[in-house]
Amino acid sequence: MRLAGAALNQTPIDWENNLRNIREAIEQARAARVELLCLPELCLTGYGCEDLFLHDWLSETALQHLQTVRGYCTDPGMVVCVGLPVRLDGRTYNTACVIRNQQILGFAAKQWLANDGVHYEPRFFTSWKAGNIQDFSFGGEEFIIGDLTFEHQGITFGFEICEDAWRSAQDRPAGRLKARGVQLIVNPSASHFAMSKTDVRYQLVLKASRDYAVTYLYANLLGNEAGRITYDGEILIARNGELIKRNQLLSYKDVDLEFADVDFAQEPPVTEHITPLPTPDEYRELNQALSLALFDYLRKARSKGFVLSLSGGADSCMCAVGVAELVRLGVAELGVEGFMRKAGAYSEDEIHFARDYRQLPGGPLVEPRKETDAGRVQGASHSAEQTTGNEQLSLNQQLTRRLLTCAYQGTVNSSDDTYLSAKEVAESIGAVFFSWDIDQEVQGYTGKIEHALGRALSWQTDDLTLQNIQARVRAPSIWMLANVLNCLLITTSNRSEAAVGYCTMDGDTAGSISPIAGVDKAFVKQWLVWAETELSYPGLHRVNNLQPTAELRPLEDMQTDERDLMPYPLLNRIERLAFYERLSPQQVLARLEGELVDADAEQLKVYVKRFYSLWSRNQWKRERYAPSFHLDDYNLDPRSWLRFPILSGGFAAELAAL
Ligand SMILES: Nc1ncnc2c1ncn2[C@@H]1O[C@H](COP(=O)(O)OP(=O)(O)OC[C@H]2O[C@@H]([n+]3cccc(C(=O)O)c3)[C@H](O)[C@@H]2O)[C@@H](O)[C@H]1O
Ligand SMILES: Nc1ncnc2c1ncn2[C@@H]1O[C@H](COP(=O)(O)OP(=O)(O)OP(=O)(O)O)[C@@H](O)[C@H]1O
Ligand SMILES: NC(=O)CC[C@H](N)C(=O)O
Repeated sequence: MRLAGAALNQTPIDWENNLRNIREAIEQARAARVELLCLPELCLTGYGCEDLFLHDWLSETALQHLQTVRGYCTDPGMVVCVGLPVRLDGRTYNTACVIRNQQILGFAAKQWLANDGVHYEPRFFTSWKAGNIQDFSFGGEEFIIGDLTFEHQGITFGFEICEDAWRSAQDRPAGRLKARGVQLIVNPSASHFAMSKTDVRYQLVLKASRDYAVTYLYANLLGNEAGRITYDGEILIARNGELIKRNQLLSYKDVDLEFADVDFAQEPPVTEHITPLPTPDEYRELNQALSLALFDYLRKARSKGFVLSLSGGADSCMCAVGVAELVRLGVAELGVEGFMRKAGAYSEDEIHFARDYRQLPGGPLVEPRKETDAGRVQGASHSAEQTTGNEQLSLNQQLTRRLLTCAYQGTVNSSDDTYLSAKEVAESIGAVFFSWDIDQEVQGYTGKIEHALGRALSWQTDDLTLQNIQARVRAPSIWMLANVLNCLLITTSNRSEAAVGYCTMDGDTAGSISPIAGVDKAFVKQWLVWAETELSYPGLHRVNNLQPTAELRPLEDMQTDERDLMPYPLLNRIERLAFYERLSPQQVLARLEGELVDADAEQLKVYVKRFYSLWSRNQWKRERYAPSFHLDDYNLDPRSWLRFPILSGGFAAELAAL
């Protein structure tokens, strides 16, 4: 039997898009003579409809659209499994509908709901009780829903819907399905991307196929579906412990269909040893997920591009490279025209220029503006503009130039190093680069407050105030640029900063999308070193030799993040122990003492106390970050992975006891 899975890039309640992708997958499957096609979990509505799943009209509309999908399934030789919610008696069930030759054979319902990390399914859905089957009617027809098995061309199959497969052997449906004679388990999934997670999923599918001696067909959603979570579009087909098919992850396509043949007449031996996947390359995985997430966000928000306050430091440079990679990977997979059309951010004229460019290599897509200033003007009251001025921009650089506008916003505390780093990164990727200074605005606000208070502000008495005003003064102009260009403003916070609130609210946190807020600072720095050589961005050379610094205090103060806080690897370790492993402050300290035998015990205690008090004090800031992407196996976003009280005792007793 020819089995296929299709990863689909869906959007909540975008019926037109979702139906188009479902139809495309079915047509591709038909053309490939597929006999059983698995589409991802809840692909008809989108997985991320949130509380809409509690609305009667949503599942009614989904059932109406299912009639359209039924119309696509005209082939008696092909079964199609499509995911949608079904609401009965005020309860919503997460189902996979099985269709053959326009006939609905039944709705298999999910038995175990995902309720960890980024998943909150029990809020929306009711789990289906194993063994139960029920009738229901819709549109004058009778259907069956529940713990069903199906038969196609003599092969019996049943379902595990995503989380069903992540439960223990006693709980998950697989064992009961096997006892009912099932030869094939189909798993439609909405399994969020996290670095290295493919390995976990691979093991899960391969082991299930071995332990239950079945064929296992798995299909995941694809892309940044609803803003925060990205799906990698993984398709896996395995039999008796052997992998038959695995696809390239994180495609830019709307539909990624993979198929393979399984001869059910033969019964190959069950393989005890599961061949491991090569260790996933997390730098590359992150690159693909970040850039696809940005691409989908851009087009689904119907925006024209991104604006970025580019400091030349690690975080903002990583965000800039993320946009350049969005172009590089998108063009590589979709072709120039396909990429430009799908992005939705380019005009017809630009698409025409791009076509000509391919015939006339070296011709500029966008007329480069003249360079107006040879360098940054320290302390100058006027704004100075820098552009690349390079007429030999590659096509990808020119496409990036249309999507990304950056500005360096210097003060007297900024260094030439960061200015040059920002300029070199922007130029190397082709982004538009402006530079102006903000001292006048800083002085304007400071003067007003000094006048109102009747005293001068000084670094001795007003350190944080004088730091924060600089970060805040950068916000209005960069927002203005985002407004005028109809672009999304990227804010560059990383997870380590978010843990301790090392950011100025309404200053460097200003923005509408926060792509790297789920990634820790140590990883950001390592990733940039990798990207300089592996992705060939020589423009990153300077930033890779800089110490992370906010540059908010006078230069002679030699401010660095790690002097203000603590070494980043230690900060990340404390954060992970405290909020991933969920240890108490006492346990965290004990673990650190065990791991870092040469460290000064008193200093470790100071760092642990600092971490917890900054953590507690700054929950309100984490509540206010712009929407961020989930990329690592956990994040600190209170709207996705981690909830914590805004006001709390701040671990006072626990820290005092250390
Ligand atoms: N529980 C609570 N709920 C609501 N609001 C609360 C609050 N606790 C304090 N606040 C408010 O928070 C205000 C303080 O917050 P905020 O003004 O943001 O600033 P704050 O946290 O005092 O200081 C910002 C820190 O971030 C660092 N920083 C800033 C900018 C960039 C970078 C960089 O790495 O580039 C680093 C800077 O060095 C400093 O250590 C207080 O004035 C108070 O109004
Ligand atoms: N001189 C500057 N010009 C433009 N934007 C700036 C400047 N200084 C800070 N910013 C903005 O504030 C953000 C926060 O600064 P932060 O120091 O945390 O990050 P970074 O400078 O990118 O990296 P690093 O911490 O490694 O120096 C920057 O990413 C940038 O968006
Ligand atoms: N949609 C789901 O049921 C997802 C749950 C599963 N634990 C995963 O992360 O892949």
